[in-house]
Amino acid sequence: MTNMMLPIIAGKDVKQLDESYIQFSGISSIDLMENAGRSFVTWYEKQSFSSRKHIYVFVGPGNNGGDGLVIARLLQNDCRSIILVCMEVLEKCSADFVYNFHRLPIEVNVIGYANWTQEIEENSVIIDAVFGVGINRPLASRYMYLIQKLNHVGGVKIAVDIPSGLPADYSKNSIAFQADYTATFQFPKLSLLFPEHAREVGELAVIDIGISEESVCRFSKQRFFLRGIDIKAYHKHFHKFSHKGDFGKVLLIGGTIGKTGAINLAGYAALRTGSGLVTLAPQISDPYQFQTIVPELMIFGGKDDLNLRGFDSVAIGPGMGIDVDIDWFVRILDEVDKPVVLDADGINLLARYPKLLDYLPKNSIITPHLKEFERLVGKSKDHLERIQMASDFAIHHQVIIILKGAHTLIAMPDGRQIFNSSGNQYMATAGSGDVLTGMIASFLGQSYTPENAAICGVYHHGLAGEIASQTKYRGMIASDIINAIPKTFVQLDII
Ligand SMILES: NC(=O)C1=CN([C@@H]2O[C@H](COP(=O)(O)OP(=O)(O)OC[C@H]3O[C@@H](n4cnc5c(N)ncnc54)[C@H](O)[C@@H]3O)[C@@H](O)[C@H]2O)[C@H](O)CC1
Ligand SMILES: [K+]
Repeated sequence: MTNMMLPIIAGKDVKQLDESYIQFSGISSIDLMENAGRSFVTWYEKQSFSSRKHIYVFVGPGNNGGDGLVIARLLQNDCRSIILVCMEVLEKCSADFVYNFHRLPIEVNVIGYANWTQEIEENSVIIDAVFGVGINRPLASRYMYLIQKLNHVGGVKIAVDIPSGLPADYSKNSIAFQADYTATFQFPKLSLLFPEHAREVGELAVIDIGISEESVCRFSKQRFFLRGIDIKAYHKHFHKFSHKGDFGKVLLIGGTIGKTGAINLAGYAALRTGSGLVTLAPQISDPYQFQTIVPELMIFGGKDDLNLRGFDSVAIGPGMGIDVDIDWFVRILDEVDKPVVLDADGINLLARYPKLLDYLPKNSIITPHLKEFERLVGKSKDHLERIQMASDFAIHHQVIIILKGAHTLIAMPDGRQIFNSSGNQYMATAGSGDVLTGMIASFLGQSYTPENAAICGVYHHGLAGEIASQTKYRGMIASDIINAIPKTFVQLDII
């Protein structure tokens, strides 16, 4: 199943990937570079800035620079002025660079870096093809100077494969090109997904350059990138004879005084994700004072004992508060005979009483944001260390960790790390996490495996955010995300 997701390959293995694909397909390395450049240009021509007249292409000595040469050649036409700045003399450049250098049309204005004194035109496009995944030592001062200069001029900035200066697999330790767009080849390099590189990466586009799935899949069994085309395979399909029971009974525990909105949002999201019956168990002394925004939600009165086994899935935490009776919490975990979803104060309680982890059913799903993660698992120096800690925790406790943020990480108990591609910055709004909890609980209740519930919940949640923000932009709120959930099923052709 996981083979269907795009693997994320380590930067150091890209050369081997190219070589193995070249051997497997019989394609030449020159043709592969041509494919990369052509795919970039196809993407470029669809962008709003593609009509800009002045294009500056900066090329380094390796194959990233070679890609830049192909791009300069293919972008050249009567309406554009292309200025190509070469960072090194030909003797220092790769063979494929040299080959493509000689193919440049005379209309491309080629300048050696030492002779480049012009100012960059306003409203131009700057294409960074200085270094790709082959960067292997600290930047020399001339490269530092160039990158600093480019970071301070205007124009649309595009990084080819990876912003120059960024290492492919770990956090930057020096200055790097600050792109508005990064067009990366075949699969996202790991470091493009790190929050500390947001300023350098800009908007990320993953561009297929034709390397076969078989070749790519041979190189990574651990890290994957989750996209819309993957999702259908993780879904269950319902038919006209399906009844309310098939869509599951969901119980959501949380919502203390002043924080009842959280549990309401989670419940509403579960209904919109397809749950048959959703019950809220608010943690207030008189649950009948509890107000719900949605008439389809049921409220547990609190007088009778909760029969936890009567539910197909249980989520604990949204708006719950942490002043709860620990014995009660232990009893809940103990009685539930299936994986639960734990969010917000459910996670904070685990962090405060780590012994509770012993009671957590295997394959439970824990959904921390960065702060909650830090409380539960510990501090990290950067995102690479953080994702490793998430995996270690998931393996050790046999749980699924969903580390929320841009490119949410799903750390599986078998060590796989899945990075999400859907979502945007407008989702950083109150209640967004409660919506995710409700969605995952809903899929679990519909008898999805915990793994599939996590995958579908995370992807649909991000997509719902994208859809809602098309009309709400910065003003998007969590309820807008919920209202967009049904459209995610339409868009992904899931019935
Ligand atoms: N499968 C693919 O994704 C394809 C990718 N392509 C492109 O190739 C680059 C990787 O090319 P490579 O030649 O291995 O590396 P670079 O171009 O990044 O740079 C290597 C070059 O630079 C020198 N160097 C490294 N670090 C420094 C430094 N700090 N200062 C100065 N010089 C440095 C090094 O010695 C080499 O000379 C990949 O990113 C894609 O853009 C292929 O075109 C198609 C297949
Ligand atoms: K680059």
